[in-house]
Amino acid sequence: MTDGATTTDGETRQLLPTATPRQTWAALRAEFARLPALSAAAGTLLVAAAAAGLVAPWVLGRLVDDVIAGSTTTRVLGWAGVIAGAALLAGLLTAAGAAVAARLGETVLARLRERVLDRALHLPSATLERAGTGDLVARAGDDVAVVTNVITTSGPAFVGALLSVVLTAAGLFALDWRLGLAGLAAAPAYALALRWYLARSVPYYTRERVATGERAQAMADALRGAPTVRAYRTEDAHVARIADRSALARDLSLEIFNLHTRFGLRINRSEFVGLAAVLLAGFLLVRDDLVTVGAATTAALFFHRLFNPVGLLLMESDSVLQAGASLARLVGVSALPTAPEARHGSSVTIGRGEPAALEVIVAEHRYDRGPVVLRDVALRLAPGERVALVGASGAGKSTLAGIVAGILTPTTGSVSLRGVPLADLGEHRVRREIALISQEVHVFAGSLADDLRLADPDATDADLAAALDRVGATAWFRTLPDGLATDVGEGGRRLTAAQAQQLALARLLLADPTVAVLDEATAEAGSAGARDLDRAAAAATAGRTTLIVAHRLSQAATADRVVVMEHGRIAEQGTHDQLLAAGGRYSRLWRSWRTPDPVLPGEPTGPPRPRPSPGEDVALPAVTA
Ligand SMILES: Nc1ncnc2c1ncn2[C@@H]1O[C@H](COP(=O)(O)OP(=O)(O)OP(=O)(O)O)[C@@H](O)[C@H]1O
Repeated sequence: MTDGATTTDGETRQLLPTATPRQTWAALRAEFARLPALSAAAGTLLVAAAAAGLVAPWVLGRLVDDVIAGSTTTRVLGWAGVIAGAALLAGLLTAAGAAVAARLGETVLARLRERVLDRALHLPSATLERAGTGDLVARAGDDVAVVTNVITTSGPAFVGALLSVVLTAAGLFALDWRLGLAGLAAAPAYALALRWYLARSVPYYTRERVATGERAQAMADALRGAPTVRAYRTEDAHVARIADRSALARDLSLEIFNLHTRFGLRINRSEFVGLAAVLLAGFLLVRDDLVTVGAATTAALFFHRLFNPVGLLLMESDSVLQAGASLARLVGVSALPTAPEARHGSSVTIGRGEPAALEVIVAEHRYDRGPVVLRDVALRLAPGERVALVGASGAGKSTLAGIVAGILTPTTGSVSLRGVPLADLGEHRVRREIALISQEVHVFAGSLADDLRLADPDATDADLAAALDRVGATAWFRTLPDGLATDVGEGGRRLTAAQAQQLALARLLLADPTVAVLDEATAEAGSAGARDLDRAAAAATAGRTTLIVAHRLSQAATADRVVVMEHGRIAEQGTHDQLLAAGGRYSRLWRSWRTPDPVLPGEPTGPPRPRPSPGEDVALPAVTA
């Protein structure tokens, strides 16, 4: 039950699962069953509203028969009163039914949304890594929006219309089965009209969504980059681009309007076919004395009553189908199992504060069905040892760091902490014991204190301040207007990349993991910021078994051991001094990084200066600013 998506390079990636129609229905039924009173109330009101709508045509038929039989004015007025009463009742029941159904739908959707979010946040890291966050964000955002839209706008009316059609068709057959069959003559015409419409509407809507998305993107681009737009005087070009995208979106909207009109004509044609068939059948049946004129009148009115609900069902069919598809994607995530817990984790103690050995053996690792990116890697980090990973961009450093952190599972191989495979520790314990600081640090919207307490909810304000001080954040954090209560992240104070990195290191201190994996590449090598961050990282990882992806070689020079990676393998390893003395890859990397002033780290002779090395086949690792 997984679906695939074709990436730009033509490769098919396994995304998150999508539920089958049967599973989707089962999940919906289970949700409705959890709200028995609301479900029963919505069902009863909607059925009663549809049934009340049948009263007027039926009474009109009786009226016709009574008039033919020479009825009194009082009787006719009595029937008129019944019609008025039934219409009022139908209106009230419809309004109440729609309100209760919308409430039911909203409640079910809210529960589903919560479960999707819960499952998404508890997904095993490997699944999340494989699926990518884009798919999850699309499901939690776009899919929820599509379903919400249908549930709050057309959903109750759609269900009401469906019930009306079923009850009216039953009423038609109850009058006389031949009248019922005559009404069914319209069905093929309706089916053809619907097929015609769906074949065209879905591609149109897809194109419209793309076009409106591009228009929004063009506007957002221009507004976000307003200073640059002005600096280069490209206002006209941007306005022209937005106008171009708007024109495309407008043309598509007009075409969709046109499509609806043409669909409406086809629906009218089907209505004509059905009504003509019912009238003809009624005429023949009355002529042969098989039904009364009143019954034939009721049949024609019943069929006429179908126009609106059938039209609504057909017109809304595409959005309901789309909502069904979105619902299946939501149910797919909500039905995912949570992260596997320890198999025999209880026998493993979490020795917080106690350095532990970590061993990784990767015979082979590849992403999905891609090429091998790691091969024959065997690495043991001794308790408390600080190991730096060095190598050219694409050598496999981040992949190995992800495997060590338990975010990625090696295709063939294993990772164990204190001799216990990570798989046996369980996701939750792995996360408590091994912390990863990746290249993209996320600052959550909220107060600085909340952001830090993600790592340790029980930390006091003094603990938080101490952690920030230890990673060298004192200078900026002490000047914040509201101190730890200052809002940061989206909508709050924006932190620089280096400050966000310090925040991540402070979180690491508070989380107090046994093993720290650092894959940060924030500051430009040689800058004062880089030295501050190196010091902060050293403080945060002191006493922990640490693997650090050394985007700046100053990080490697202070490590206990340096491991040089090349094309997915370990090319050489040793201490900084040993590797320099060996004169291999590391020493060439180091020389090219330090040239023209190869001063050893720690010496107060100025910051190391990175320098491109023409002719050298060892590229410096990429630095993300
Ligand atoms: N999520 C992914 N899906 C597919 N291939 C990937 C993925 N992440 C990395 N790779 C590939 O794996 C190989 C190793 O990449 P990795 O990021 O581990 O190298 P790196 O040494 O950390 O490079 P950098 O210093 O640029 O971050 C590269 O060929 C890369 O294209």
